[in-house]
Amino acid sequence: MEFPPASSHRAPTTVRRNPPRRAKQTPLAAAPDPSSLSSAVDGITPFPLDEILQPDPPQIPPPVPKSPEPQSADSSENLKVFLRIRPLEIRPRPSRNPCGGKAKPRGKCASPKGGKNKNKSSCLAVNDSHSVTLSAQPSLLDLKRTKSEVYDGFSFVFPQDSLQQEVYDKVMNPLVLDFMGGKNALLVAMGPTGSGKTHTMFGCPRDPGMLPLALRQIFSHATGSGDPYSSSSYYLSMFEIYSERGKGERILDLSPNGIDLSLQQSTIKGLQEVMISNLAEAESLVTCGMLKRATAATNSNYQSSRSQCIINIRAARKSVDDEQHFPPNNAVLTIADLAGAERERKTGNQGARLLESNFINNTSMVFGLCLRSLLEHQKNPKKPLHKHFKNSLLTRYLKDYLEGKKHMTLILTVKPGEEDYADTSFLLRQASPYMKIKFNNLEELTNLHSQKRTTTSLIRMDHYKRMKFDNSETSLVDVGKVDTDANDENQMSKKEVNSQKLQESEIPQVLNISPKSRGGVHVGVQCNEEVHVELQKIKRNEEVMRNFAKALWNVLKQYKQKLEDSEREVGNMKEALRKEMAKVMELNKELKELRSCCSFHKHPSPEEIFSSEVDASYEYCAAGPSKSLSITDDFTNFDASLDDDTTPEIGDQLCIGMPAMVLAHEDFTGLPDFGLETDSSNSNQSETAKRDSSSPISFSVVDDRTICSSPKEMPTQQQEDKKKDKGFQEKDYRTGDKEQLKNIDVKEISSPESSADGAYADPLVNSKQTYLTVRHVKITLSSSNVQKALVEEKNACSSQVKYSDIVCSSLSVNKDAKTQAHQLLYHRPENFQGQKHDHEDLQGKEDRPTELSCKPGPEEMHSSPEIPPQIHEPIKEGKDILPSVSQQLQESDVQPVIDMKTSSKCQLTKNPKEVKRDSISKPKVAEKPKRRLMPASAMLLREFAGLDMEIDKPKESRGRLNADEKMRSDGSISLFHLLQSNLQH
Ligand SMILES: Nc1ncnc2c1ncn2[C@@H]1O[C@H](COP(=O)(O)OP(=O)(O)OP(=O)(O)O)[C@@H](O)[C@H]1O
Repeated sequence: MEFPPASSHRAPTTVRRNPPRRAKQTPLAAAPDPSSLSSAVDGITPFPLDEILQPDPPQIPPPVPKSPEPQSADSSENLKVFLRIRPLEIRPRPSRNPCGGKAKPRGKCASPKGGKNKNKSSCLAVNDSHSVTLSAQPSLLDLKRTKSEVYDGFSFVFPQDSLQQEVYDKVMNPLVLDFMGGKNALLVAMGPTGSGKTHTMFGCPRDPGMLPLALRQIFSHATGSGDPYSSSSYYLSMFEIYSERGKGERILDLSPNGIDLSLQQSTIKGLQEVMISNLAEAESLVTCGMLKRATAATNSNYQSSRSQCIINIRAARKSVDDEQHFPPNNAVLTIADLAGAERERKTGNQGARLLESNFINNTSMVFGLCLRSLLEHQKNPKKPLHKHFKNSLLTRYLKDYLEGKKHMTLILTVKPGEEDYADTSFLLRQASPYMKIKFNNLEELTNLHSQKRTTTSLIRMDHYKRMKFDNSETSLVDVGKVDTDANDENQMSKKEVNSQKLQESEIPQVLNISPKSRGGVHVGVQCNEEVHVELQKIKRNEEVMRNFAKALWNVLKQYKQKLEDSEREVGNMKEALRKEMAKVMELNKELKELRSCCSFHKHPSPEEIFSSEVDASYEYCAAGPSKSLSITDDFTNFDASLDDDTTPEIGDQLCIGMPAMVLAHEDFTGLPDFGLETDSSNSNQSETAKRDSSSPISFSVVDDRTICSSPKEMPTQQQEDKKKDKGFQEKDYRTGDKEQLKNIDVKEISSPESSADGAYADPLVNSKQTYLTVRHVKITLSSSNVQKALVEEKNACSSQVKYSDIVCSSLSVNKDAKTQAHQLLYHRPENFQGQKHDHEDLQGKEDRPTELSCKPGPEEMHSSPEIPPQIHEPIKEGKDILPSVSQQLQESDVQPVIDMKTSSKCQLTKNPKEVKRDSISKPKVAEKPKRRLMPASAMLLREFAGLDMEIDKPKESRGRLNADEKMRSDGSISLFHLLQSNLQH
């Protein structure tokens, strides 16, 4: 049977399963028409009953249209799958023992059943050289449908009468040529038991198979001389993988004196390689190996192989000269004769045979799974390439082939008998998709790359040697050339020389040659252009990856450095934080102590007041009918101020509530002279108001919130130094009237930290000095002229003294504003006496003992419709507000209460422009004054001087002292004097 030459195979076609049956032939139709067949395929025709009842003999389906010739260019990339159909009838022929033993029948040809195959029909028809049609026996079907399967795309289909040589030419010859050209090759025979795998691979002496024919080809080339083939030696190794009674897989070396072996990775340790120098040696070796192979008789095969047999032929250069003259050839040609899958029902295996069948079928299944996984992985790279090869020794050994790294060729052997339909169908269904498997050219590239690298190394070594030789030679001959060569040599970096030396040392290992034979190496290998391009690409990619790795490494190093720096910073910050926390703890502790100290000053006992030389609460009660002047501290809640109910009025007693840290001192008796003026007409208060006017009042404003009061004399130099050590920065300001203020010494501590430094809180600095913290000052005045005077005086002193807050609670108009202001601000208590206040007419309250008036109160003022709106309007400058307000008041002849609560630096600062407009322009009259606690100092003074708080008294009786109170007050004052004298001493 002639087939067109299989120069290439066609693409695999879809296998159609259960195609519709053919239409009933018309009587006129002599032969089936393919077109009618196709139409029948597409149509649905009822199956004729008479045809079933009288079935025609099974007919081979008409040949399908020839598929286009397979591509020749890409065929090398695909897995080649050949199909060989065993003859349906095998004539019994004796098989001689290759080793010279007694002839032994082989296979079914020797079976007694062989004669029964005469009238058997085939289930497999060859359509063409690349496709077959498999048809089932109608009797085996369900009597309704004819089943035929077309398998297409084989590299070649060998019909039943194909000869071994034909098979060899198509299948094995290309592999042998590749092998002798330096490529690895693998031919695997697959098929059911008795299908002719062993016959195809090994054959018999009269009809040799692929291996003997390959050996013949190899050694036919090797007989020549001067060609690459004759310069190679070949080594043959055989082993089988078998399972003894199901106790796992074992490897047996089939070479003479072969033993059991083991598989490590993909290498069989201890496998003997027998060098074959001629064909006879090789055939003899193969025959002896075949005799050692495990075989057994089954119902399917008289001599069925019970193991997977693998034969390796490895090539190697005969000598070093051959290695130098020809490219290295370490290729291996592998032939694998797998044991055929068996069906228990057909083989009738039992016991050990059955266990062998399980092993054989399992190996076949694993082998198929590996190829299936490879195919699906190539179809969809997202699908992983399963490691099925691990499940058997055979697939582990053939791992590289089963992962597509090396080329492999399959030859399927089938039996065409009707009874073999199931086995054949199973095999074709399983193996036909393998035709789509593609092999990459990694193996070739790797081999060529290694060759190229070796060649490059040799070239470099040769170049280096030549340079050395040239240098030595020229050193003797031509001095000028020596310089040139020396320069050339110098141009070679030391590194390059070292690398060349290293390569030189590696060369013997790579080429397996002795160092002595390295001289005069000349390599004349011409690489394929495409391979060269591929190598360049790989080289470039390597370079890119190397640079990327270097850059990444540098970045990582930088990040590591930054991380270390950050960790160090974090450590430093933690240390600083610990220190700060310790400081905060100390400060908190100090604050706690200070608070406790303050609380001590809030509620001192009488003994503490008079026994302590540095600390006492101070309260000045202006003698005579006057309003209260309170200096309060916002952070002390004991300091009292006047609320709405106790809005000072004329005749009320002005009190200065000193918060904590006020040293009781006699000199503070003059402190109310800030803005107090008593009604001299009030004879009841004359005595109380009689204070020591000659006693100079000296006080210091430690900062804008602190007033420092000192006795007459200024601090000593030692005290000054001590204060400076404490952080004081004092500025002296002389404030006051020419006459009245000459004795007033105001000092300001410009540094706000001074107060935080405990300046005012440390009375031990100077026992004669008192530090007063002022947060809130309320000045209650009774006439607008006083207010005016206040403004004038404050403006005059604004560049010198800082006050925190000044609240003018009440104003009344006075004609002699300046005088009144001076008196109110700076007059001594005795000035209160006997002064006639002529604003009573304006007030219309003759019963008021003092001309200071605080009527109406803040709420009244706020709600009074008589208040000119200008009062509530914003005022640009603080120094303008009060005179204007005063003027307004004078014009409107009302007595407003202006509550000017400003921030510390808004009023009376060095620069009047700093006065904030809104702080003054928004009178606090809208705010309801809060009732505050009576100052502790007032309580104390009341306790010892018998002075009741004015706020607790009716307005009419305020400022008037009864005899007991006056006595107690005088007594307490004398006690203060006594204390002061003690302190001074
Ligand atoms: N193409 C063929 N031409 C002539 N005889 C053949 C052919 N193929 C197989 N035979 C014969 O068929 C018998 C069985 O063949 P073989 O032993 O090679 O089958 P097998 O596939 O190796 O079976 P197993 O897997 O059981 O080893 C042998 O006697 C062999 O001579």
